[in-house]
Amino acid sequence: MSMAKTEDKPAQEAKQKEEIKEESEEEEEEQTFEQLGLDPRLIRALNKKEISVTKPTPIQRVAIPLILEGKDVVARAKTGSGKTLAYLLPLLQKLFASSGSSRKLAPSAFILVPSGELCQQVHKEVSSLIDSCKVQLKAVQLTTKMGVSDLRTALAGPPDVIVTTPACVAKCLSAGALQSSSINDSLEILVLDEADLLLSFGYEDDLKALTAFVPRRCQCLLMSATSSADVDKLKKLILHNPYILTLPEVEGVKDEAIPKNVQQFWISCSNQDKLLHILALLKLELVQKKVLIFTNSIDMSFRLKLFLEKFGIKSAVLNAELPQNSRLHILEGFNAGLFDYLIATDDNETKEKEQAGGSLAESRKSKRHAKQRLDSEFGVVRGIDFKNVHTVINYDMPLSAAGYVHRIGRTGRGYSTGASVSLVSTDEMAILEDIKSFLGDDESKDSNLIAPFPLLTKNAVESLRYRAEDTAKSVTKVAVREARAQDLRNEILNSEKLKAHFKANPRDLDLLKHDKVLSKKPPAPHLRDVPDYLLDPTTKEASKMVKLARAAMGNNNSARRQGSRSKFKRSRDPLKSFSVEAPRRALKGQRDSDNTHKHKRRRAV
Ligand SMILES: Nc1ncnc2c1ncn2[C@@H]1O[C@H](COP(=O)(O)OP(=O)(O)OP(=O)(O)O)[C@@H](O)[C@H]1O
Repeated sequence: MSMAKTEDKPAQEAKQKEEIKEESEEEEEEQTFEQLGLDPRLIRALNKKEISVTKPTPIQRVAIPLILEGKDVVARAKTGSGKTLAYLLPLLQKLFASSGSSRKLAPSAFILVPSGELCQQVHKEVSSLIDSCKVQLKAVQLTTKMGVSDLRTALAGPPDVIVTTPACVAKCLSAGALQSSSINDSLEILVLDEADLLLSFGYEDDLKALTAFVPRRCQCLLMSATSSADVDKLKKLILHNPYILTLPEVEGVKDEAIPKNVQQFWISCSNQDKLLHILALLKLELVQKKVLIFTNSIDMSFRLKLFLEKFGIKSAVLNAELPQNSRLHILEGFNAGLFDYLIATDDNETKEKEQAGGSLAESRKSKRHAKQRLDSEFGVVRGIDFKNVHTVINYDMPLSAAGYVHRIGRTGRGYSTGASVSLVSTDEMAILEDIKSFLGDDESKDSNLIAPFPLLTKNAVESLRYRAEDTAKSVTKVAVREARAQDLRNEILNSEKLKAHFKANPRDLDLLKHDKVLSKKPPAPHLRDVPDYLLDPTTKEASKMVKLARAAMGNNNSARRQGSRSKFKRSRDPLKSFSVEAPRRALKGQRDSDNTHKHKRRRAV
């Protein structure tokens, strides 16, 4: 008995420690925005958001007070953890205090992001906070696509905040739209968002040109999802205030690269069998919608789109080749729930492949083909706040662990849940191992972070093999090339019309479908509907489970989609009519369903 007691003592102490830790974690979790010292106007604005924000995330709990105190901050926190509000809220609060104090010749705050998409996303967020707070502040977004006279007009005043890319600041400086001396006099806060990408997107020279004019008193904030040599380089380049804090290392804040609310799976299959496996996942409904699928080449994305179409599965593609208006519009349509499957080609992955002397002839060819057209400021994945993506599928594995983290981070955003499924061929096993060790996955210690996908049986795969292989043969290289050219032509035409439309109706959120069928023939009925006799009982059960989980989450996309579509039908197509519709209506369906996503429960898949 006493033996047992002595043996129990360390265990009891450990338990007590664990309880104390849990209590203090709970207390931290209970912390409110008021306790962080946030202005009541901002708190009210957060409550009024489409998805009301009531409780700070861990990164916000630590970053907001530090930024309010005027410290330089380097914040590294996982994707989807709320880094944008972590810097925007205190930044605005500081501008509330200083606005109107003296006549400025340049903006007080610069927010630098790596891509046009992010520029729009952050600008939307900051403008909506300013509107809700009813304060006399102005934020503008500047992109390199704007002409010099438009840049001058946007900078007249000057606005209090600019959201832009480093290349655009350089353009403004060289065109005289911004004066270096004015920046030196006026700049109070400089934010480098997605700092880990700014250098890899080739902005080093532009940043160096700007840093020469950043005054020493300026508060600098670096936000990033992954740590890298580039972030260290930027730290040295920009931060001059000695208070530099890397948040995960202070106050015991735990941080993993991938949020806990995302379940990660993988499936081993040969390259030839990837089409078959993705068909099984989608057609047998073994993953929850909405689904974001990643490929490493644009040709592959079209091959996949055409292949899925033959089975009656419609999807949209998103890549750097498309005009910016179309890309923004595709993102809006997907976020609003107008289609369930988006196939994205992450340009950074193809860039990395090229640098690494990638062996795939296909990639080299498509790269040569697209070289002049790819938009250098495009970031399809990194930092973009995709809404309600429940599943991310890596059709092709990313080429680096950081790429994996950014891709998977498009699901499980904020407090919502998500899952990822990676299709891994033998050639890609090494990268899977790299990713696992980067994430600290250790099967021997039972920390199986990326687990084998449990719901897809061999029988289910084999039942579709004949159809899939036969259909895959019909998606020829010529068909892929034609579909890609046709899509690009359509989108260029759309883009011009959309540009005119949105210029006339900047708040009009009327949406288009981007999941148009590209193949000329409709899907054959025997491919569109999976006959019941092909399905084994395990697969039927799995599919039922996924549907139940979706229903429990209130994520009934078809209902939501129908809502959006019927509204869409009623409102006129901006490509045809350019009418102004009530701006918020199209998004109501999404808002309702977004509200159902604010729970933390983990799901089966
Ligand atoms: N305190 C909060 N409570 C609930 N949702 C939040 C909160 N803060 C932010 N969000 C939501 O979480 C989502 C992700 O936030 P955000 O885009 O800032 O993530 P991030 O950390 O910048 O991710 P990434 O590194 O991928 O860019 C957004 O939709 C945002 O509105």
